[in-house]
Amino acid sequence: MKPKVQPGTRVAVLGAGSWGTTFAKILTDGGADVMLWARRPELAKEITEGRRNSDYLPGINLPVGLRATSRLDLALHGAEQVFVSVPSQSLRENLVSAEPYLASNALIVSLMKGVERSTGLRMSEVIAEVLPIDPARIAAISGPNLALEIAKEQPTAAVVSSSSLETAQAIAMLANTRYFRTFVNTDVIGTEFGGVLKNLIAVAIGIVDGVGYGENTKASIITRGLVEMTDFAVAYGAQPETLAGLAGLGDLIATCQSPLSRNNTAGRLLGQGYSIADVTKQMQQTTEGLASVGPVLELAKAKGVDMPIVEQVRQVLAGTLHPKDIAPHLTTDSGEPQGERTIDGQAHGSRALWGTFKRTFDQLRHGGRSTDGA
Ligand SMILES: NC(=O)C1=CN([C@@H]2O[C@H](COP(=O)(O)OP(=O)(O)OC[C@H]3O[C@@H](n4cnc5c(N)ncnc54)[C@H](O)[C@@H]3O)[C@@H](O)[C@H]2O)C=CC1
Ligand SMILES: O=C(CO)COP(=O)(O)O
Repeated sequence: MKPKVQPGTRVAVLGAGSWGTTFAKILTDGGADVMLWARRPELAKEITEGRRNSDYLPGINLPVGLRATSRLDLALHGAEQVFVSVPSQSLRENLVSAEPYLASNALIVSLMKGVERSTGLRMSEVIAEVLPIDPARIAAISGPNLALEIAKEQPTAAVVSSSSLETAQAIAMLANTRYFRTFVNTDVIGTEFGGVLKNLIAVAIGIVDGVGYGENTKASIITRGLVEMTDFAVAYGAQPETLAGLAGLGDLIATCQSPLSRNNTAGRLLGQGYSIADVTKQMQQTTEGLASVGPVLELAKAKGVDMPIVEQVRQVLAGTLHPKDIAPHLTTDSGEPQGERTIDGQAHGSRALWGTFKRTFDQLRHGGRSTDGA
């Protein structure tokens, strides 16, 4: 049986950047009683009293009823669901600070799209490692969710993923409003890796955009990028369907197409010839892809997964590959043409992806639901 939404359910959102603030708006508009935690007291005051977050969401009026505080204890007091949206590299330290104030039965939801650089762990894995809680109470949300578009109430969708369907449904019921539709799945690995990996492909797209290459190059990278994403995620136990859904293909399209994407923007600056040091200085907001390249390539190596596009992004970041030389494929050592590992090719993930597409098309032909459907 599906859980009912309890109006006024107490929830907390940790992190008052662009996504945390937007997500707090979604939850408030959906009827929850939301307390947003901002590190800086002056930002908490601007949000509560001025109903603005001018640095991160310029021009957006925040809903009446959304309150913010710089005190973690107040933010977490009585919160039944806790949504976390801080930079991935700071998650562990923030969880340690939050732990004493967490309700014993709270659900913990990651809104983040990075991996921890020092361990290669996904965000839900870091949560499970730091907090003494049942993994069934941990969830992740991902999808084509550019914060500023959603803050303007432009409609979109996302996936709430938890090993417990009941947990995913309870969260999806609350994080659901006129302009934000949530689906559920139980593939946490695929959902989280979709968000991490599309960032890296978006950096590659930004690079070729910065160089001045056109749509053929970008379409090739997006297509080959999806194959890399799927191969990688499937090797780690993801369902290929997830990569063909909102948290994979959906987010890949949004992030690769939009100048709002920070990963895309960082790539564009690299393609225009700025060094990684300059780019890092210029980026005012969290750019998860830059920190994920190294750990993702190490994880890929451990499973023997080939990721030529991500490898080339690493080389551009390291200054060992000129941005204009980035290509949607690498030649073999012998220089001989390679067979295209595509939907009918040899790679495990790619074959699985084709199976997914075929099932989805068959379902659509017969009026079925999409792969993200509950
Ligand atoms: N902005 C977007 O469109 C979306 C972002 N995300 C993900 O959400 C996560 C957060 O990103 P954004 O809100 O976009 O970043 P942001 O750069 O807009 O905001 C980050 C917030 O975290 C705070 N912060 C920085 N260092 C911190 C630390 N050590 N401890 C606690 N807080 C710290 C900043 O002051 C800021 O309030 C990322 O993993 C990102 O990939 C996911 C979907 C959409
Ligand atoms: O995840 C996002 C959109 O779904 C936001 O992408 P960026 O972090 O590149 O801005």
